This record gives sequence, C-alpha cells and structure tokens, in this order.
Amino acid sequence: MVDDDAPRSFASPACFLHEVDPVYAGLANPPDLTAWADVKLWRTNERRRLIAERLAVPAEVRIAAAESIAALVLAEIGNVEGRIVSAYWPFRGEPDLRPLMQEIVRQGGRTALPVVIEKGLPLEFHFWKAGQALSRGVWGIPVPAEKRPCIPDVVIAPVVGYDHGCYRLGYGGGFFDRTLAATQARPQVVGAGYSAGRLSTIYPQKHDLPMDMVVTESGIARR
Ligand SMILES: Nc1nc2c(c(=O)[nH]1)N(C=O)[C@@H](CNc1ccc(C(=O)N[C@@H](CCC(=O)O)C(=O)O)cc1)CN2
Ligand SMILES: Nc1ncnc2c1ncn2[C@@H]1O[C@H](COP(=O)(O)OP(=O)(O)OP(=O)(O)O)[C@@H](O)[C@H]1O
Repeated sequence: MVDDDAPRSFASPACFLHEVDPVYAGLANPPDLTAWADVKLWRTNERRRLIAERLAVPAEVRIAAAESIAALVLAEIGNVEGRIVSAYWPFRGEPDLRPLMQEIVRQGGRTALPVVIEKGLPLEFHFWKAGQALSRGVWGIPVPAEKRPCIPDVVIAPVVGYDHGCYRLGYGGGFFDRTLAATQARPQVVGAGYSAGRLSTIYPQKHDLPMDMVVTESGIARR
C-alpha cells in the first residue's frame, strides 16, 4: 500500500526560470554589451556601403531624386508661413534640398541649418537662408557664419539608412537622437533620403528616437 503522507522525491526537477518574471529572477536589464558592439559594427559597415552606393549614382539621377523628395517634403509640411524649418548642407551624396530651403523662404517660412557645437553634445540650429555667409564647422561642414540659434518647428534629417519604424541610420555621431532627447517641444521630424537606404531594421537601441516619417523619391514611409 502507498503511504500518501510520505514526502515525495523527484529525480531532476525541470527548470522553469524562463517562466519567471526576469525582474523577480534578478535578471532585469542585464548589460548586453556584446549585442551593442555587434550592432555598432553592423551600422558602421552599412553606413559605408550605403554612402558608397549613393555616391556611385550619377549626379543627375541624384538631383532628380532630390527634386522628388523636396516636392513631397513641401507637400507634407504644408503651410510654412511663420514656421521655422531646419534642413542641412548636403555632403557625401545626401539629397540636395537647398532649393527647397529657398522655396520655404519664398513661401514665408524661415530656414535653419544644424550646427555641431561639440562631439557628444546636442546640435544647435541656427537661422540661415541662401545668400547669407557660411563658415566651416566641425568636420568642415558649412554652418551659418552668424550665430542666431532657433528652435525649429520642423527638422528635416538626412538619412543614410532607415527602417519601417522610421528609425534613422546617420553618420554615427548620435547628434539627432541627442538633440531630440534634449528638446522639450519636439519638432516634426522628417527623414530625407534615397529609397535605396531602406533596411529591414537598423536594430533600434534605447537611444534611437524614431522620426515621424521618411521621405524618399519613391514616396513617404510613416511610423
Ligand atoms: N548634411 C548634414 N549635416 C549635418 C548632419 C548630417 O547628418 N548631414 N549631422 C547629423 O547628425 C550633423 C553632423 N553629423 C556628423 C556625424 C558624424 C560625422 C563623422 O564623420 N563621423 C566619423 C565617425 C563618427 C564616430 O563613429 O564617432 C566618421 O564618419 O568618420 C560627420 C557628421 C550636423 N550636420
Ligand atoms: N541621447 C543620447 N545620449 C547619449 N548618447 C547618445 C544619445 N543618443 C545617441 N547617443 C550615442 O551616440 C552614438 C551614435 O549613435 P547612432 O549609431 O544612433 O548614430 P547616428 O544616429 O547614426 O548618428 P548621427 O545622428 O550623428 O547621424 C552611440 O554611441 C549612442 O550611444
């Protein structure tokens, strides 16, 4: 006869740790340095590949793409009167949206350029429009000679790559993320780039802040 009151013993109990809340199990936020190191390396390679690819595209094709992007961005922003729109001084094959900046001014808006103050700090935006003087900033990027800081209503952020969540792959300085994290009244953030920059994911990290949309020559991707 079996003694039901006797303590039972088990040979090898299964491990159910995977079913336990990670916080309770003491596994909350384990530093995943390997993963970030992998992502960083992957991003460096993707940046290099995408920049080389876009520089290999004939200038006239890039110009035509930039015109399509500019028209879509303008339609998306809508009425620019009295609004401040930041764009950028193009380099490394970025779509040239300087004609769009002129059009914005023509329609009663004001335009600005991003300015690197120091590596590791947020960007500043300084008023600038065609014809005004420029000087060389960090990395030799032209910036407004006269320092007139402003807070844009719309930020057009050039992308090297982007994904369906509207996460941005830039040049690797983390400037736009840092800038948006530091701003109180978040501007409308419009990514601008070529559709060839579309990636299935950029492996977004905690510091990556999504844009509201990405405009390419093929159309608009929204979050
Ligand atoms: N036209 C344009 N202007 C812009 C930006 C942009 O993306 N496009 N920026 C948007 O943020 C800021 C500049 N950002 C930059 C960030 C990194 C590098 C760069 O050359 N980085 C090094 C490696 C960086 C690192 O890993 O630490 C390199 O590529 O060699 C250049 C510009 C402000 N102005
Ligand atoms: N808000 C933040 N505070 C501190 N560090 C940040 C912040 N945002 C980004 N960074 C750092 O910036 C570095 C580069 O980030 P990331 O690879 O996302 O650059 P990126 O968006 O491609 O560059 P950029 O905006 O200059 O074109 C990372 O090491 C990241 O930790």
